[in-house]
Parts: sequence; structure tokens; C-alpha cells
Amino acid sequence: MTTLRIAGGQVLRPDMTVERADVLVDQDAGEILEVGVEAGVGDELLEADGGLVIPGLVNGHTHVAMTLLRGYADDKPLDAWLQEDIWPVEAELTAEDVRAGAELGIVEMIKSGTTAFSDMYFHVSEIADAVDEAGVRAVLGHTAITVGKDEEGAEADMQESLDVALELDGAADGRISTTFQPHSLTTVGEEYLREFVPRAREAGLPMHFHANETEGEVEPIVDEHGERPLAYADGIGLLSPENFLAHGVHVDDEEIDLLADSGTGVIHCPASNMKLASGMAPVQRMLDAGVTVGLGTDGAASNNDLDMFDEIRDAAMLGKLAADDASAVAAADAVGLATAGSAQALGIDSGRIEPGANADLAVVDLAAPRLTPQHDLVSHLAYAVNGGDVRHTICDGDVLMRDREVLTLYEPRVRDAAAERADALVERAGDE
Ligand SMILES: CSC[C@H]1O[C@@H](n2cnc3c(O)ncnc32)[C@H](O)[C@@H]1O
Ligand SMILES: [Zn+2]
Repeated sequence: MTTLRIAGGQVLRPDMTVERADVLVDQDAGEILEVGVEAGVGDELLEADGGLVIPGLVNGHTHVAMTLLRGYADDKPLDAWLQEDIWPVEAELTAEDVRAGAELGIVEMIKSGTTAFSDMYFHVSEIADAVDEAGVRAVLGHTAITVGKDEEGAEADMQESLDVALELDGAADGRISTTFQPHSLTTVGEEYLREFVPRAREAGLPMHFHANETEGEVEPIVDEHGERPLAYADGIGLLSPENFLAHGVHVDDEEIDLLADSGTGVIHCPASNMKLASGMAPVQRMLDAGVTVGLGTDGAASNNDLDMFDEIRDAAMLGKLAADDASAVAAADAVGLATAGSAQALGIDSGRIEPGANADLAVVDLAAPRLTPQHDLVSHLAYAVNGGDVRHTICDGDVLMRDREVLTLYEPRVRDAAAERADALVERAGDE
């Protein structure tokens, strides 16, 4: 057994207390072995003096390759943004573009302490290769959209979502798991959901979809099906403990109960919801009802970064505004969304520093003037830390970033390649 000792720091425990401890990791198994001042010596040492060891953050919903479209189209609501700007340029994306965008997004996440992400996109084998090389953990899938397609095209897209999920599950030495992905309840026709959701369930595939993101998405479902979106989703078999939806902004009390009773996870994306003016998710009400709530950035084109510390702060701030209550979505709750909450929704054993859990960790350097004094480190994680404070990132027992240097991907090459591909992509789209 090869071991890594993360030594000299303070550690965030699952109950949100902080204690002085070392963390000993079994690098072969990729698991945490021991947490404590007496933790064994370790074959390799990672200095965490003056730092706080936290679970690697889990970005529960993103479109990682959309880093190429960061800053390409801003200041519009969801529908106009997708239809006028994003979908036309995405139609020009090549597999090589997706690879370059995914690598850029993964570097950004490693640098800001995120060790796992759940993604919805296409050219998924490119994203899987980037994940494999970078050493992070990911829940991947091909997203199917049937609106605007003939029957053959729609069936093929749904089938591809099933096939990709079955093919890539367990890739990258088990760091990749997969989901079946109908894009949303309005962009996939009912007949396709009714055909493919039972097939995905029979194949044992978890499902990931967008739902209840905007008010404008709720109305057509009520008009067409005579019920709210999540009652409709339940009737189709989309609600279950293995499945999770992104957004859940416009959910009423009955839908919150459906989510809690079915065990379906919700990935809250506060920055995207604010930027697209989609609305304010009732996060505190969902937590009070027992819904599993995680946190995600959504794509970099609607955020516009992949820093989960920003997302934690946004979740705490927006949660208070939504509840009209300054005690809502308290610091520890917001940190919990980005760690245990997302991990539970995604079905991965990360997001907690305990023996037996995945050795997915980040070390936050507490030296910045911004982090002084240190009355309450959980408060700092929620309200004052940013991604630039992360010193080391570890996933599956391997050190991916040491002293702010990413070891698995060469950052300057990744940056240059992505910038070049983004420019060429936008030029191609402009020529259409
Ligand atoms: C076909 S891959 C996924 C698809 O989703 C688009 N997308 C990005 N952000 C959002 C969002 O907030 N709601 C719905 N769809 C979104 C992305 O551009 C891809 O086309
Ligand atoms: Zn999304």
C-alpha cells in the first residue's frame, strides 16, 4: 500500500466542526485511511501548515466545454440566450473543440478545489479522455434533445444518450460514472421520454435533466399535460433516489414533497439563475422538507466561471433573499450543498473527510489578509474564501495540484489551445 499524509493543517469534519488533524490516504485504494493527530507517517507528504483540509468540492451540474463560450453572449434570459446565441454556435463545435473546452474547465476546477463534476454535453468521449488525463472524478453523459428533429433523429439522439452512458460507465479507473440525459421536460417530447426512461431504468442508469428552471418552462407543461412539471416527470418515472435534476427554481410545495418523497436530488445553480434572471430557488424550503440539494455552476457561459466557492457564497446570499430570512441557508448549509449534498445527489462517496470515503480533498491556504482573523472557518469557506486560495487538490488519492501548480495537465498549453479554438469557433459561427 502506498500512502499520502496531508500534514499540519486543520480539517473540516462532516459535522462542520474544524479540528487540528492530519489526513492519511491509501493511494492504491483512493480512500481516506485515517484522520487524526496520530495518523500514520505516510510514504508521501503534503504540507498543509496554515491551511484547512476540506472535502474536494463537487460541481453537481455543468457543461464543462462551454468554457469556450465564456463571455460570448451575456445579459439575456435563458430562451433568447440559447436560441439566438448559444445553440447556433454549438452547432459548429467539433470534437477537438469540446476536448479543449473540457480541459480548460477541468484546469479551472482543479485550481479552485473542485475534484468531481457532473456534466451534460455531447462529444462525451472527448470529455471522458480529458477527465482520465486530468485525474478528476466525473459523472458524464450525452444530452438528448428531440424538439426540432424528425423521428429518426430524435430516436437516434435518445439512443445515443443510453449507449454513451452504458459505454463510459466505470472509465478512467472507475472515476467516471454516467447518467442518461434527457435535456429537459420541454425539449424532449413525451413519446420519447415514455419510451426511453423505462429503458434507462432497466439498464440501471441514473438520470440527469434540467427542470423547473424558468417560469416560461412551467406553463407549457401545465397547458399540455394538465399538471405541474414534476408531477409530469413523476408519471414518466423520472423521479427516484438515483436521479437528479438541475435548477428546481419554480417548484411549488407539492413538487417539493414529490422531490423529498422520491429522493430525487436537486442541483441548485444560483449564479446561472441570477444571471439569466430565471428566479430564486426555494433552497431552505427544500432542505427543510428533506430534499437532497447539491450545488453546481452550470456552464461557464451563464456564470461566468467554475469556481464553486463563488457558488457557495451565492447560494447562501440568494437563499436568504428567497426566504426573506437572514438565517436561511446558513454558512454550514451552503458548504454542505457543495460537498455532501452534491456527492449524495450524484451517487459518489466523496464530500466527507472520514475513513473509507474517496480521498478527494482540497487544502485551502488561510494566509490571505481577506481570511484574517479566523473566528469561524466555516464562515470563511462560505463568505470569504475564493478559488485562488486553494493550495493543493487531491483526487482518488492522487495529488492533482501541489502548491498551486496543476500536475496532470500543462496549464499554459490548455489555456492557449482553448483560446485559439474559441476564436476559430466564433469566427466559423459568424460566417454561417
Ligand atoms: C445538448 S448538451 C446540453 C445543452 O444544454 C444547454 N444549456 C446550457 N445551460 C443551460 C441551462 O441553464 N438550461 C438549459 N440548457 C442549458 C447547453 O448550451 C447545451 O446545448
Ligand atoms: Zn445546465
